[in-house]
Amino acid sequence: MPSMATKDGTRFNSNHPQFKPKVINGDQKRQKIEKQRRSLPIASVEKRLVEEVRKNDTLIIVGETGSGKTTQLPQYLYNGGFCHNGGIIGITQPRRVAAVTVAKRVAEECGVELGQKVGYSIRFEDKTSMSTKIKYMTDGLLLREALLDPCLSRYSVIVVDEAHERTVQTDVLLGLLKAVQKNRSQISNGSSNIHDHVKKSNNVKEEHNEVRKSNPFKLIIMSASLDARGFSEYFGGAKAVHVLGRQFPVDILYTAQPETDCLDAALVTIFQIHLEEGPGDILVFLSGQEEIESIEGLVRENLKKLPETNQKLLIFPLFSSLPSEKQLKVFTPAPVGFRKVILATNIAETSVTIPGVKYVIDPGLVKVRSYCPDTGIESLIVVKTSKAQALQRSGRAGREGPGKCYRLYPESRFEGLADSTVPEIKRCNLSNVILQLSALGVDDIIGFDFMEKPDRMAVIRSLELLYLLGALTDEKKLSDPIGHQMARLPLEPNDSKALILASQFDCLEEMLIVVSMLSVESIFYVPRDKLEESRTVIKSFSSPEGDHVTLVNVYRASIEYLEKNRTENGNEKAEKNLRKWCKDNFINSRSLKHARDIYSQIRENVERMGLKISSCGDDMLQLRRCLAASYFLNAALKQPDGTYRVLANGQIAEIHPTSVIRRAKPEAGPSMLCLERQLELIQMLKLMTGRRLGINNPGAHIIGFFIFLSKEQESAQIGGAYDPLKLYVEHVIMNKRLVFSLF
Ligand SMILES: Nc1ncnc2c1ncn2[C@@H]1O[C@H](COP(=O)(O)OP(=O)(O)OP(=O)(O)O)[C@@H](O)[C@H]1O
Repeated sequence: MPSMATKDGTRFNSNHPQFKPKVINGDQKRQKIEKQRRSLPIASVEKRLVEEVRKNDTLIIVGETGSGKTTQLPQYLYNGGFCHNGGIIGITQPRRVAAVTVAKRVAEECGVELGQKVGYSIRFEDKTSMSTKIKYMTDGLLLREALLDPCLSRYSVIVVDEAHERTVQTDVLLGLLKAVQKNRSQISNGSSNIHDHVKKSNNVKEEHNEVRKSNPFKLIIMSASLDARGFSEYFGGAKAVHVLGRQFPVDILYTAQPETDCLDAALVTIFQIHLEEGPGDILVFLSGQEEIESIEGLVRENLKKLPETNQKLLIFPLFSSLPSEKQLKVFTPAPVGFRKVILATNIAETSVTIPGVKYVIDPGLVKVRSYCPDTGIESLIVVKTSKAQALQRSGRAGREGPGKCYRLYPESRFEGLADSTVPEIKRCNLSNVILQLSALGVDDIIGFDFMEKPDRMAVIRSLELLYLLGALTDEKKLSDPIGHQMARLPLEPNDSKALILASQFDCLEEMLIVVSMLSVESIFYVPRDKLEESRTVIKSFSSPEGDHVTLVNVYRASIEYLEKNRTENGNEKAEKNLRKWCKDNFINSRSLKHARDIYSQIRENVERMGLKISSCGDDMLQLRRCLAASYFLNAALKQPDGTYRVLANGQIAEIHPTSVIRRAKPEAGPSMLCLERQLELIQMLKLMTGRRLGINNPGAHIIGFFIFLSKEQESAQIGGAYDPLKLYVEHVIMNKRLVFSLF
């Protein structure tokens, strides 16, 4: 908890008696929860809903935000006997934070320990046990489970919650669930042969098969803002039911005129609410970490200017790369007399209830993935939200009492918004999806029963990448072992390939570091007022071998520091000292901590797969070669005018200004043909470029990877008011395009 300063300057924290939250005993709490449950709109239709699920194998449920769908329906089904044969009720969420917090709430409502009857499972974190009957999970997690058990035989019911979000995982899952349902009903009728096949290939426990035989598979699609007709058509005319009514009203307020500066408008609104409105926490939707951190700073600055009595505002950031324990802090109530302001990305948009939130500020923007099949570049762009998203956001207020939502745009703009968001499958790189579907035995991706077909060119490009990475055979089947191994790793295909290669070339230890460091937002933190100083310090980690090796240096230095400190001072103090060390070295400690967590998680994965983990010490040649062999599509050729041309697509590229290679200004080195792996690389490039661009120069000097600068980024850079590496990460999702030298 942050500490607060009193007028006389004494510092005390929230443990001070004055700031203790009101304590209520267990019985009171249970009674309060029971009363609250009974008052939810969904409670009045409990019996009817259970009946509808009994009668229909697929059911679509649409109900207002906060009506009780996510927390109550699974409990109704449990009480209605849907787990009697040992089956589990699985509920998928598009986001981790929702899966975790809703599971906690439902465990509390059921009066059980989390992980027993009610649990959750998200990537790298499983809080379930043999006795779990109600299981919340991310949609991606259920997809992974389907790899091991294609009939999802443990489940008697699957609820796909927040289906309106149409994440790529949701769409794949919908297609898969449709097939699972068909197979399971054939099994119950004794007319499918998938049962034996699954049993043989996946060692599915006999008891699960029993469950599958005796339990029909129920599928429920749920949301507050669903195009029920579209879903019903996709599921062969499935029945849709509407749960009417909401618990508390939410007042929607619009601005009179469009806002030119949304950040400023959000800031003004935060203070307007804080100073003029009654008690209640504020939830602000922002587009990303950078925006959140910048507004966090501005709120702090402005708060200091207020009289002491008005300074009781606690700020909580909430974005996906924040460590889980920090994310969950948002859900603890503010001490009495204080107001919380939560600065969140759209991870707080659906399913979550943040206790205390009464006011929502919605600038109406969201950052989404966008993919260009021609260049193969996937980027993050900021776009207007859809009506469905605006509805979800306002739904975060009014969960414990009446609320208010401040939309920072005029009502006329709301009317013009698209009803729903373009499905992610239409605007993302599909390699991972294809890999997962191939692992499930779906070879004909174009013919797969998607609710909406992805762009044909995007499918072809992704197939091409997987083929070139050696994950697919000529018959478009997963290759053995590479393709199967890649499908088991919860990473982008290039990263998975880099790890697999690194295990063969004795540098997996370092590749684990590279992949983890690339998975987080900018590692370096360059304050505007300390530009020169930070550059000098950061330079001490730089390697002429490139940015990837530089990241290895940072990671190794931090671990060395931490371990030395741990021996001397114990774990807690060592972690604290490490944060100071990060600050002194202009390293973003949040990002580094996140990278360490990812490192441990991926390490566990590769260990389980039996990959050999060894270190190459200080000789990074093999590491660079393995990177080249996995990222060869990013290879570019230096042009006589000094620019670079990406061989795979002819795009003109530039080395990012923060790259160590840019500073080292490498010249083209000797031919690479003498090296075995690099010969392979040249062959691959020839295959690509010879075909597409007519380049066929065996003596080509190839420099590793490039960070692409778009025109806007270049001009922003001339303005000089940003950390280019950060900007790059924000704008180009493929944060793998750091540069390394092959020479
Ligand atoms: N963690 C929590 N703490 C306090 N109250 C909660 C919590 N989670 C849920 N609730 C209460 O239960 C109500 C129903 O929540 P639930 O998530 O089931 O609604 P929903 O219909 O699924 O909404 P949405 O469509 O927004 O996800 C909330 O409005 C809130 O009053």
